[in-house]
Amino acid sequence: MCVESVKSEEATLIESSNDQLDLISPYFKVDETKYGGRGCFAYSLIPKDTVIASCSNPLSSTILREFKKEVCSLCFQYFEGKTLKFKLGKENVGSQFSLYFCTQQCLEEFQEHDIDEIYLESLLRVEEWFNKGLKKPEVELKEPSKEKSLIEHIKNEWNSVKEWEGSLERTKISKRQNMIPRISDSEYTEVKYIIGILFQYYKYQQAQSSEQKFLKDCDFDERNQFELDSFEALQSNELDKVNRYPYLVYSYVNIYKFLKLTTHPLLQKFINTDSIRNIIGRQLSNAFGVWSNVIDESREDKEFFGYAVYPTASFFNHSCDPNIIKKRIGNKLTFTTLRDINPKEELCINYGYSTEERVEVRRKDLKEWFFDCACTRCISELNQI
Ligand SMILES: C[S@@+](CC[C@H](N)C(=O)[O-])C[C@H]1O[C@@H](n2cnc3c(N)ncnc32)[C@H](O)[C@@H]1O
Repeated sequence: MCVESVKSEEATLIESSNDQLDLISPYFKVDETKYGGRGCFAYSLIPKDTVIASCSNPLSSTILREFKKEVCSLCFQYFEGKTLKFKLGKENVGSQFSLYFCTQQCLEEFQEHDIDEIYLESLLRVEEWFNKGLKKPEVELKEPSKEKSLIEHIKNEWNSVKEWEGSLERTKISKRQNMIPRISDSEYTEVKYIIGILFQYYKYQQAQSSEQKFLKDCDFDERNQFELDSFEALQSNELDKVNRYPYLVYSYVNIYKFLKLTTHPLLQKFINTDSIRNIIGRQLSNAFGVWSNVIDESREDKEFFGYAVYPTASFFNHSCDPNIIKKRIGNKLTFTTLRDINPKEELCINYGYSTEERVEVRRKDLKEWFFDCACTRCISELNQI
């Protein structure tokens, strides 16, 4: 099965197939579930405490603006609100808008995986234009009129972007900066995540077109290419999300305009309305939250720092009686069996909700993620009501 490819003026970038998903882990196969969509199924008996999958670093991640000085941009370390000492800036983008790291090692690792400081510069541009945008009036996101169907409304809004692009073309380059929209804090978070993905597309394309390895650590890059291929196979929940929160279509269009006007010239070829909508949509049900308390993510007092996308880990469905557990150490994720697993049994994590609640409450919480929980426990408890 071929999944959608990122359309760009230059190339159809990546195609992903189900065969690729078979290579994610020697322990399980990604296959169709009975209740719809795909899940991960054990090939054979797996003993308790087996690490069945691990992801060494995210394909892209983003930290909320309010935590940018306190949470390491690379490994997500947090020292109870202390400002981190290691910073990166760039003179031509405004060195005051730094990226922060917990150690020199993290800073160097970030630099090692950047190419010609394209990623750094792109992130610094977000800071710069976010700050400049604060001088512009805040735009209130309105609910769309009820006269048109939502689908029609979404279509119209994205079509209007084409007109906007026309007027952009007609505007002198020196005047285009005036068209950069103000973005909100949540749009800022989203924009940084999108830039991470655009940068991965760029690296991927560079690797395809170059015989030389462009970075020292080739394992990292092969892994990332694999993650990027898997990213293309993820489901998008853009329409579900906009259906629930119709005003978000304005926010997504705003994000698109901001990216179009501020992103590094070398990443521009990956920006079109389809690619940006797909990148946003795939994050909505596949990203992993980065929380303050990494040992026990079910704790109530944890803080939300941002999110990270690890595509090969995004095929695990949720269960209210999970048989695997996700652990985050720094920016690495591992998935470990909580009990012996039978051949063909589905491997499921807990998406982060209390499993102590009654079935109705659990299912209501999970609805936030656009699905009616069909895990074995919910089905069995629903049948008993
Ligand atoms: C991270 S993805 C998991 C992989 C996904 N099933 C797929 O085919 O790409 C999360 C999505 O999977 C589905 N899902 C996960 N757990 C589920 C469950 N317990 N019951 C029903 N659907 C579930 C929902 O559509 C959810 O938005």
